[in-house]
Amino acid sequence: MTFTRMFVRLGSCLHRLPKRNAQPPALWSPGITRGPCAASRTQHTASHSKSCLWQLREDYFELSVSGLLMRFDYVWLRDHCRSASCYNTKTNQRNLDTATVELGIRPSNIRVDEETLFLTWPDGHVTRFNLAWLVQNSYEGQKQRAVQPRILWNSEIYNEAKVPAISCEGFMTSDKELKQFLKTFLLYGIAFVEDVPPTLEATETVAQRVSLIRETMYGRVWNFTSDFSRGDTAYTKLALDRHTDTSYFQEPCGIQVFHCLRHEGTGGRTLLVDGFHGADKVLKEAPENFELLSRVPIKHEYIENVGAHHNHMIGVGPVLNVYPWNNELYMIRYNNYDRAVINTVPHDTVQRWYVAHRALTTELRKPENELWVKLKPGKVLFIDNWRVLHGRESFTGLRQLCGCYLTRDDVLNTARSLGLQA
Ligand SMILES: C[N+](C)(C)CCCC[C@H](N)C(=O)O
Ligand SMILES: O=C(O)CCC(=O)C(=O)O
Ligand SMILES: [Fe+2]
Repeated sequence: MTFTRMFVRLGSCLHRLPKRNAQPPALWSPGITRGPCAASRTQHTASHSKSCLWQLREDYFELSVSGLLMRFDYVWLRDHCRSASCYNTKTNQRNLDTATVELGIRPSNIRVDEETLFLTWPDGHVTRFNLAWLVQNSYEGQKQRAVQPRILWNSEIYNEAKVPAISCEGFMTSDKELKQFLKTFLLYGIAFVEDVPPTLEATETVAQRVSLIRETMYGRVWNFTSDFSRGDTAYTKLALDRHTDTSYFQEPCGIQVFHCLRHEGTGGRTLLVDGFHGADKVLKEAPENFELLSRVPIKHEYIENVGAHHNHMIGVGPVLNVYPWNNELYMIRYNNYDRAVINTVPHDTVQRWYVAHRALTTELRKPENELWVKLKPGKVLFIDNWRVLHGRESFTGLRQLCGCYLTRDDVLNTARSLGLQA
């Protein structure tokens, strides 16, 4: 059995390690059980019933815990040392100057006991890793889990979920209620707070319970009506098809808050569509369409010259934004009104992009995916603008909508500080 194929049975044995290219058999100190791999694989630790196996490869350390096979580069292991001199546990910051680590570094000794991996480096420095920490922080571990657990919905799924209503009083005073609200928001990408006083000030207070407000060229907390005061169709009585806002920002606004303070007239219902549900259907039906939408950069643009307002915003990015390590969708940028000239891709890709975009649009327009709500004074709606599309029905009469955008980082920050995964 050669060194590189051999799994070492978990134990508190100390091994002397070779220099790069050294002869493998000399590695093993006497007394190590070198049974067949199959036998080693069934080894269980005493403290948790996990089986743990490891071996030193030429360029990386291989560790298998409870069936998860992980690979750690030696320079990574040195760089992530959590000893007092390498890492400040008070501030959670790295002390170690990574530039001083030799890129071809290898440990001179390795030992694994039931819970810990011990590495001794050539200069004598000792690094300890808790095995559970390695599982949690390995690439392979990350690849397997979603950054953000979600429930993808169509109108039936959402309505049947019977999401509990959160009242303003509880939301403002109890962290438990705020946590429940955020949990719902993270799962579905929309959440409501009820019984809010129908004022701009109360809306601002409710928004600030969750996050910092993201000021934009529309203002901090806005209150708009169909008065053509800005160069955008939002400021009319026209119907607006489903879209995400601020697609023309390099970082589109993370969350949108709406509170209808007044409507004396007809129509004006709000449309909500789970963009991730639609994208997931595209992925399942034609992965090449999903892939194209996640790869082709598309420009969105906002040009305004109305009264004193002069703005020119440009945002470039794919319609579907995915994490490269697990292909998880984290942002959809979908606004056909604000989509700019496509001049970032060659003509043969353009045709395929339109096909893919049509497939997504068809999915997003299916009536069963539409959730229609009539916003009333007192009911504040939070929308995850990176996931859920909104639109509106045309309307008559005076309609006043107030709200704001929130900084996404701060919403997630609040959620994490309450113990939620975000
Ligand atoms: C919400 N508020 C009325 C302030 C702005 C509306 C922005 C509308 C723009 N077409 C977009 O989709 O980004
Ligand atoms: O008027 C509405 O209900 C929403 C308009 C809109 O899309 C927006 O303000 O972003
Ligand atoms: Fe909008």
